Amino acid sequence: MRGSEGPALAFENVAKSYGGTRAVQGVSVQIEPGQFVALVGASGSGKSTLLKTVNRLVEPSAGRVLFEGEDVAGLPLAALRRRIGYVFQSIGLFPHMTVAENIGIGPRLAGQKIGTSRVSELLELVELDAEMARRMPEALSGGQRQRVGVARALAGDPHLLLMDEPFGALDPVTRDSLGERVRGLHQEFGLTTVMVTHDMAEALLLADRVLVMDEGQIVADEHPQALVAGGGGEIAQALVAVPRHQAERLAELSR
Ligand SMILES: Nc1ncnc2c1ncn2[C@@H]1O[C@H](COP(=O)(O)OP(=O)(O)OP(=O)(O)O)[C@@H](O)[C@H]1O
Repeated sequence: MRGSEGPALAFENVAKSYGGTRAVQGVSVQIEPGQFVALVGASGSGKSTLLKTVNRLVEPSAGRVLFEGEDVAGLPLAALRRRIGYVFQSIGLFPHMTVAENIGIGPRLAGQKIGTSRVSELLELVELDAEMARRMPEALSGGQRQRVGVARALAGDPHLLLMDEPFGALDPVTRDSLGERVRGLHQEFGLTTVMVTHDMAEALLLADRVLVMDEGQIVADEHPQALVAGGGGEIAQALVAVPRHQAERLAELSR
Protein backbone atom coordinates (compact mmCIF):
# COMPACT_ATOMS: atom_id res chain seq x y z
CA MET A 1 0.00 0.00 0.00
CA ARG A 2 1.08 3.61 0.44
CA GLY A 3 4.67 4.30 1.44
CA SER A 4 3.86 6.59 4.33
CA GLU A 5 1.18 8.25 6.38
CA GLY A 6 0.53 11.90 5.65
CA PRO A 7 0.18 13.61 2.30
CA ALA A 8 1.02 11.78 -0.92
CA LEU A 9 2.45 14.98 -2.28
CA ALA A 10 3.43 18.26 -0.67
CA PHE A 11 4.61 21.38 -2.47
CA GLU A 12 6.41 23.71 -0.08
CA ASN A 13 6.88 27.22 -1.40
CA VAL A 14 7.78 25.91 -4.85
CA ALA A 15 8.95 28.52 -7.33
CA LYS A 16 10.39 28.25 -10.83
CA SER A 17 11.72 31.05 -12.99
CA TYR A 18 12.97 30.83 -16.55
CA GLY A 19 15.13 33.90 -16.97
CA GLY A 20 12.73 36.74 -16.25
CA THR A 21 9.60 34.57 -16.47
CA ARG A 22 8.24 33.57 -13.10
CA ALA A 23 6.38 30.42 -14.19
CA VAL A 24 5.57 29.22 -10.65
CA GLN A 25 5.55 31.59 -7.71
CA GLY A 26 5.66 30.15 -4.20
CA VAL A 27 3.11 27.33 -4.40
CA SER A 28 2.35 25.48 -1.15
CA VAL A 29 -0.27 22.76 -1.30
CA GLN A 30 -0.75 19.22 -0.03
CA ILE A 31 -2.41 16.37 -1.86
CA GLU A 32 -3.78 13.49 0.17
CA PRO A 33 -3.42 9.82 -0.83
CA GLY A 34 -6.28 8.74 -3.06
CA GLN A 35 -7.25 12.21 -4.25
CA PHE A 36 -7.90 12.94 -7.91
CA VAL A 37 -6.77 16.52 -8.36
CA ALA A 38 -7.23 18.61 -11.48
CA LEU A 39 -4.85 21.50 -12.08
CA VAL A 40 -6.68 24.02 -14.24
CA GLY A 41 -5.83 27.48 -15.55
CA ALA A 42 -5.17 29.60 -18.60
CA SER A 43 -2.34 28.83 -20.97
CA GLY A 44 0.97 29.87 -19.43
CA SER A 45 -0.34 29.90 -15.85
CA GLY A 46 2.33 27.41 -14.76
CA LYS A 47 0.41 24.13 -14.56
CA SER A 48 2.85 21.94 -16.50
CA THR A 49 5.85 23.49 -14.81
CA LEU A 50 4.40 22.75 -11.36
CA LEU A 51 3.49 19.17 -12.33
CA LYS A 52 6.97 18.49 -13.71
CA THR A 53 8.65 19.47 -10.45
CA VAL A 54 7.23 16.22 -9.04
CA ASN A 55 9.10 13.84 -11.36
CA ARG A 56 11.96 16.30 -11.70
CA LEU A 57 11.55 17.09 -15.35
CA VAL A 58 11.77 20.60 -13.88
CA GLU A 59 13.99 21.48 -10.92
CA PRO A 60 12.44 24.24 -8.78
CA SER A 61 14.36 27.52 -8.36
CA ALA A 62 13.17 27.55 -4.74
CA GLY A 63 11.14 25.42 -2.35
CA ARG A 64 10.76 21.65 -2.34
CA VAL A 65 8.43 18.86 -3.31
CA LEU A 66 7.80 15.94 -0.98
CA PHE A 67 6.53 12.64 -2.39
CA GLU A 68 5.24 10.35 0.34
CA GLY A 69 7.20 12.44 2.82
CA GLU A 70 10.52 12.37 0.96
CA ASP A 71 12.11 15.35 -0.78
CA VAL A 72 12.17 14.36 -4.46
CA ALA A 73 15.46 16.23 -4.90
CA GLY A 74 17.15 13.63 -2.69
CA LEU A 75 15.76 10.53 -4.43
CA PRO A 76 17.59 8.68 -7.20
CA LEU A 77 15.89 9.76 -10.42
CA ALA A 78 15.19 6.26 -11.76
CA ALA A 79 13.66 5.11 -8.48
CA LEU A 80 11.53 8.25 -8.24
CA ARG A 81 10.20 7.93 -11.78
CA ARG A 82 9.49 4.24 -11.33
CA ARG A 83 7.09 5.13 -8.52
CA ILE A 84 5.32 7.75 -10.59
CA GLY A 85 3.24 7.12 -13.70
CA TYR A 86 3.39 9.96 -16.22
CA VAL A 87 1.04 10.50 -19.14
CA PHE A 88 1.35 13.51 -21.43
CA GLN A 89 -0.41 14.82 -24.48
CA SER A 90 2.13 13.96 -27.13
CA ILE A 91 2.33 10.43 -25.67
CA GLY A 92 5.94 9.87 -26.64
CA LEU A 93 5.74 6.24 -27.71
CA PHE A 94 9.00 5.08 -29.26
CA PRO A 95 8.20 4.57 -32.96
CA HIS A 96 10.73 1.78 -33.49
CA MET A 97 9.40 -0.33 -30.59
CA THR A 98 6.28 -2.49 -30.48
CA VAL A 99 3.42 -1.62 -28.17
CA ALA A 100 4.60 -4.33 -25.74
CA GLU A 101 8.13 -2.92 -25.70
CA ASN A 102 6.80 0.58 -25.17
CA ILE A 103 4.68 -0.57 -22.25
CA GLY A 104 7.64 -2.36 -20.68
CA ILE A 105 10.16 0.45 -21.10
CA GLY A 106 9.96 1.77 -17.51
CA PRO A 107 10.48 -1.57 -15.80
CA ARG A 108 13.17 -2.44 -18.39
CA LEU A 109 15.15 0.70 -17.58
CA ALA A 110 14.97 -0.44 -13.97
CA GLY A 111 16.44 -3.81 -14.96
CA GLN A 112 13.16 -5.75 -14.88
CA LYS A 113 11.33 -7.44 -17.69
CA ILE A 114 7.58 -7.61 -17.91
CA GLY A 115 6.06 -10.73 -19.40
CA THR A 116 3.46 -11.21 -22.10
CA SER A 117 0.68 -11.89 -19.62
CA ARG A 118 1.40 -8.66 -17.75
CA VAL A 119 1.34 -6.72 -21.04
CA SER A 120 -2.02 -8.33 -21.90
CA GLU A 121 -3.33 -7.43 -18.45
CA LEU A 122 -2.23 -3.80 -18.86
CA LEU A 123 -3.77 -3.59 -22.33
CA GLU A 124 -7.00 -4.98 -20.94
CA LEU A 125 -7.03 -2.30 -18.23
CA VAL A 126 -7.12 0.36 -20.94
CA GLU A 127 -9.64 -1.61 -23.00
CA LEU A 128 -7.28 -2.63 -25.81
CA ASP A 129 -7.07 -6.04 -27.39
CA ALA A 130 -4.06 -8.17 -26.36
CA GLU A 131 -3.30 -8.53 -30.08
CA MET A 132 -2.19 -4.86 -30.09
CA ALA A 133 0.97 -5.83 -28.17
CA ARG A 134 2.75 -6.81 -31.40
CA ARG A 135 1.82 -3.67 -33.35
CA MET A 136 4.04 -0.69 -33.96
CA PRO A 137 2.75 2.69 -32.69
CA GLU A 138 2.22 3.98 -36.25
CA ALA A 139 -0.43 1.30 -36.74
CA LEU A 140 -2.60 2.69 -33.91
CA SER A 141 -5.13 5.51 -33.84
CA GLY A 142 -4.42 8.56 -31.65
CA GLY A 143 -6.86 7.30 -29.02
CA GLN A 144 -5.29 3.84 -28.99
CA ARG A 145 -1.84 5.36 -28.61
CA GLN A 146 -3.00 7.41 -25.69
CA ARG A 147 -4.43 4.25 -24.11
CA VAL A 148 -1.01 2.60 -24.55
CA GLY A 149 0.46 5.69 -22.86
CA VAL A 150 -1.80 5.08 -19.86
CA ALA A 151 -0.92 1.35 -19.82
CA ARG A 152 2.78 2.27 -19.86
CA ALA A 153 2.27 4.69 -16.98
CA LEU A 154 0.69 1.89 -14.93
CA ALA A 155 3.32 -0.75 -15.78
CA GLY A 156 5.49 0.02 -12.76
CA ASP A 157 2.57 -0.19 -10.28
CA PRO A 158 2.88 3.49 -9.38
CA HIS A 159 1.25 5.12 -6.37
CA LEU A 160 1.04 8.42 -8.14
CA LEU A 161 -0.24 9.20 -11.62
CA LEU A 162 0.69 12.53 -13.21
CA MET A 163 -1.17 13.47 -16.35
CA ASP A 164 -0.42 16.55 -18.46
CA GLU A 165 -3.30 17.30 -20.84
CA PRO A 166 -3.66 13.55 -21.35
CA PHE A 167 -6.80 13.73 -23.47
CA GLY A 168 -6.13 17.06 -25.20
CA ALA A 169 -5.59 15.69 -28.69
CA LEU A 170 -8.47 13.20 -28.68
CA ASP A 171 -11.91 13.44 -30.22
CA PRO A 172 -14.67 14.20 -27.68
CA VAL A 173 -16.10 10.68 -27.55
CA THR A 174 -12.71 8.98 -27.05
CA ARG A 175 -11.77 11.71 -24.61
CA ASP A 176 -14.85 11.08 -22.53
CA SER A 177 -14.51 7.30 -22.47
CA LEU A 178 -10.75 7.33 -21.71
CA GLY A 179 -11.33 9.92 -19.00
CA GLU A 180 -13.91 7.66 -17.36
CA ARG A 181 -11.58 4.68 -17.68
CA VAL A 182 -8.71 6.54 -16.02
CA ARG A 183 -11.04 7.63 -13.23
CA GLY A 184 -12.00 3.95 -12.80
CA LEU A 185 -8.35 2.84 -12.69
CA HIS A 186 -7.57 5.60 -10.20
CA GLN A 187 -10.25 4.15 -7.95
CA GLU A 188 -9.39 0.48 -8.55
CA PHE A 189 -5.69 0.90 -7.73
CA GLY A 190 -6.09 3.49 -4.99
CA LEU A 191 -3.90 5.91 -6.93
CA THR A 192 -3.26 9.54 -6.20
CA THR A 193 -3.77 11.38 -9.47
CA VAL A 194 -2.85 14.90 -10.56
CA MET A 195 -4.16 15.92 -13.97
CA VAL A 196 -3.34 19.15 -15.80
CA THR A 197 -6.15 20.27 -18.09
CA HIS A 198 -7.37 23.40 -19.87
CA ASP A 199 -10.86 22.05 -19.74
CA MET A 200 -12.85 23.01 -16.66
CA ALA A 201 -15.71 20.66 -17.63
CA GLU A 202 -13.28 17.73 -17.65
CA ALA A 203 -11.87 18.84 -14.30
CA LEU A 204 -15.31 19.16 -12.72
CA LEU A 205 -16.46 15.77 -14.00
CA LEU A 206 -13.34 13.70 -13.22
CA ALA A 207 -11.61 15.25 -10.22
CA ASP A 208 -12.62 15.42 -6.59
CA ARG A 209 -10.53 18.53 -6.02
CA VAL A 210 -9.77 21.36 -8.42
CA LEU A 211 -6.77 23.66 -8.10
CA VAL A 212 -6.93 26.77 -10.25
CA MET A 213 -3.66 28.41 -11.27
CA ASP A 214 -3.13 31.96 -12.43
CA GLU A 215 0.22 33.62 -13.07
CA GLY A 216 2.14 30.90 -11.28
CA GLN A 217 -0.02 30.82 -8.18
CA ILE A 218 -2.90 28.70 -6.92
CA VAL A 219 -5.86 31.04 -6.70
CA ALA A 220 -8.59 28.50 -5.90
CA ASP A 221 -8.69 25.10 -4.20
CA GLU A 222 -12.20 23.70 -4.24
CA HIS A 223 -14.37 20.63 -4.65
CA PRO A 224 -16.19 20.55 -7.98
CA GLN A 225 -19.52 20.97 -6.19
CA ALA A 226 -18.30 24.20 -4.59
CA LEU A 227 -17.15 25.57 -7.94
CA VAL A 228 -20.45 24.71 -9.59
CA ALA A 229 -22.21 26.42 -6.68
CA GLY A 230 -20.30 29.63 -7.43
CA GLY A 231 -17.25 29.31 -5.13
CA GLY A 232 -13.54 29.75 -5.74
CA GLY A 233 -13.45 33.43 -6.70
CA GLU A 234 -13.44 35.39 -9.90
CA ILE A 235 -10.75 33.55 -11.89
CA ALA A 236 -12.21 30.13 -11.09
CA GLN A 237 -15.70 31.32 -11.92
CA ALA A 238 -14.59 32.70 -15.28
CA LEU A 239 -13.43 29.15 -16.14
CA VAL A 240 -16.61 27.54 -14.79
CA ALA A 241 -18.70 29.96 -16.87
CA VAL A 242 -17.64 28.19 -20.09
CA PRO A 243 -19.23 24.76 -19.46
CA ARG A 244 -22.10 26.44 -17.61
CA HIS A 245 -23.03 28.52 -20.65
CA GLN A 246 -22.72 25.49 -22.89
CA ALA A 247 -25.03 23.48 -20.62
CA GLU A 248 -27.54 26.34 -20.57
CA ARG A 249 -27.53 26.66 -24.33
CA LEU A 250 -28.04 22.91 -24.74
CA ALA A 251 -30.90 23.03 -22.24
CA GLU A 252 -32.50 25.84 -24.28
CA LEU A 253 -32.29 23.74 -27.42
CA SER A 254 -34.30 20.97 -25.79
CA ARG A 255 -37.09 23.30 -24.68
N1 LIG B 1 11.56 25.50 -20.73
C1 LIG B 1 11.09 26.74 -20.63
N2 LIG B 1 11.88 27.80 -20.92
C2 LIG B 1 11.43 29.07 -20.81
N3 LIG B 1 10.18 29.39 -20.41
C3 LIG B 1 9.34 28.39 -20.13
C4 LIG B 1 9.75 27.02 -20.22
N4 LIG B 1 8.69 26.24 -19.87
C5 LIG B 1 7.69 27.06 -19.56
N5 LIG B 1 8.06 28.35 -19.71
C6 LIG B 1 7.22 29.54 -19.45
O1 LIG B 1 6.69 29.42 -18.15
C7 LIG B 1 5.32 29.84 -18.13
C8 LIG B 1 4.44 28.72 -17.62
O2 LIG B 1 4.45 27.67 -18.58
P1 LIG B 1 3.66 26.30 -18.36
O3 LIG B 1 3.94 25.43 -19.53
O4 LIG B 1 3.98 25.76 -17.02
O5 LIG B 1 2.15 26.79 -18.36
P2 LIG B 1 0.83 25.96 -18.56
O6 LIG B 1 -0.16 26.55 -17.63
O7 LIG B 1 1.10 24.50 -18.41
O8 LIG B 1 0.47 26.32 -20.05
P3 LIG B 1 -0.29 25.46 -21.18
O9 LIG B 1 -1.65 25.21 -20.64
O10 LIG B 1 -0.28 26.37 -22.35
O11 LIG B 1 0.51 24.21 -21.39
C9 LIG B 1 5.00 30.32 -19.53
O12 LIG B 1 5.19 31.72 -19.58
C10 LIG B 1 6.02 29.60 -20.38
O13 LIG B 1 6.31 30.33 -21.55
